Amino acid sequence: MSDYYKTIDAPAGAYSTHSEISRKKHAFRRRVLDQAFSEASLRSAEEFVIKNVDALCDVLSDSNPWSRPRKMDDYATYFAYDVMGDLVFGKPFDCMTSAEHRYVPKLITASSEFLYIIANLPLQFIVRPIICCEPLMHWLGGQAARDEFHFVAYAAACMKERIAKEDEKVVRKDMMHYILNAKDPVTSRPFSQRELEAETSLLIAAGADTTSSSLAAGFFYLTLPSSEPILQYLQQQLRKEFSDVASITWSVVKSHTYLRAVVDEILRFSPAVPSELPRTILQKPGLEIAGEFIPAGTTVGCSAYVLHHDEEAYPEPYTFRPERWIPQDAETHLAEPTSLQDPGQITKAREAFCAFSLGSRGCVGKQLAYMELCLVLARVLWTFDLRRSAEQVSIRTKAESEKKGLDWHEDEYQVKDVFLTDRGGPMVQFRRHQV
Ligand code: HEM
Repeated sequence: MSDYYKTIDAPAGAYSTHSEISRKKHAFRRRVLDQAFSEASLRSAEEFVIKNVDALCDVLSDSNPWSRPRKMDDYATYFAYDVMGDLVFGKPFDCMTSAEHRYVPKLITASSEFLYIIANLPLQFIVRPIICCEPLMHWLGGQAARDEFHFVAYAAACMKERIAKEDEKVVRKDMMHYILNAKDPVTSRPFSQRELEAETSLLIAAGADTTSSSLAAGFFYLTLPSSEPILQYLQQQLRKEFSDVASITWSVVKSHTYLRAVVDEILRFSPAVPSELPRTILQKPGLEIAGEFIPAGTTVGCSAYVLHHDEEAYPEPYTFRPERWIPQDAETHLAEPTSLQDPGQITKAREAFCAFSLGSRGCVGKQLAYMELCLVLARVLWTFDLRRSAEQVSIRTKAESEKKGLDWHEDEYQVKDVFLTDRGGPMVQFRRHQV
């Protein structure tokens, strides 16, 4: 882990699992989170994910046959944020139906952008003490710094409220239950107040922003004109396999070959954490990477976005093609089975896939993310017909991209890399499917 991580939680005043650089301390934190994301916890999380998917379906529909255009980056954000409220704090945020907490996801994006820039500045040891100083940063850092401190304060308030509930002996073991009851194996002390706050900020941001970015990208790719056969095929399969929406559960959809291929293709094309994850080489005198000797002390990293668009692993990388994840011998009933992959190509694709990163620092919420994405897509696509609205919004236009010298791919969901992503749209209309 590079010193970059020391900076990203500096305003919270303590490291979280994500920013803890010490291997030993991270291993302890990670064991605590692993409990919160165990198979049993995931099973009990499903009812809350489904409750929120149902709420999403309710807000997407309209009295008219076709709904008003829905701005899907917003709805995806409300959904993912509400799930995190239920799972982390045992408290519904109700963003889908009420505006009260809707400002918070915006603070997360602003804070992420602010810290992404700050943490990449040289002379971090000078920068870090400055960004911890709230009054100074209010004046020096402008709105972005104020948003960061606002978010830290919000997370602290959620945590305070949750601690009070722990005293009331709540029955359900939400994620905070494991964190509040953990004790450091060396010092036997529980998490400090600051550590609890840093962990809270992490869980809200890491859990909500990533899933919602992937979901919004999913609605973009599935409503591309060129994706019509993909959408049709997936909807036909889902409607054939499930006689009602209630029977669409995680235990069934988790092994749905085509749905999983669609989700993996969304995560490949538009990874929710697109940037390089900086790592400092500790091994002395250094390491050979891709045939080049890199000395110890150097910070290296490779962006998931770049790997996911490597033509060798993913031919035609700017084409949305779920079939690239399905082996030729799979039992699917695709119209064009020839577009399925040979096993060698699939191995290459899987090896290069790193949307959740890899190893001991890889995403602890990966299974939860797959559960959320599969259940939302399956239930929404089963319930509704959908189409792109004529009017679209996006974070940037073709002209703006060209002006900045950025590559432009017509069928790509536009995001801005802020370590997480900033994004806009797509605008989609929904109509309840009539049997
Ligand atoms: C599509 C959804 C998701 C994607 C693409 C994703 C991606 C990632 C990536 C790339 C990392 C490594 C970051 C780094 O090394 O700097 C990470 C870490 C992490 N993610 Fe996720 N994530 C997703 C969903 C979730 C969810 C739903 C949660 C639940 C709260 C979550 C919690 C975490 C945590 C706590 C870490 C830090 C783990 C550690 O350092 O040990 N993520 N995620």
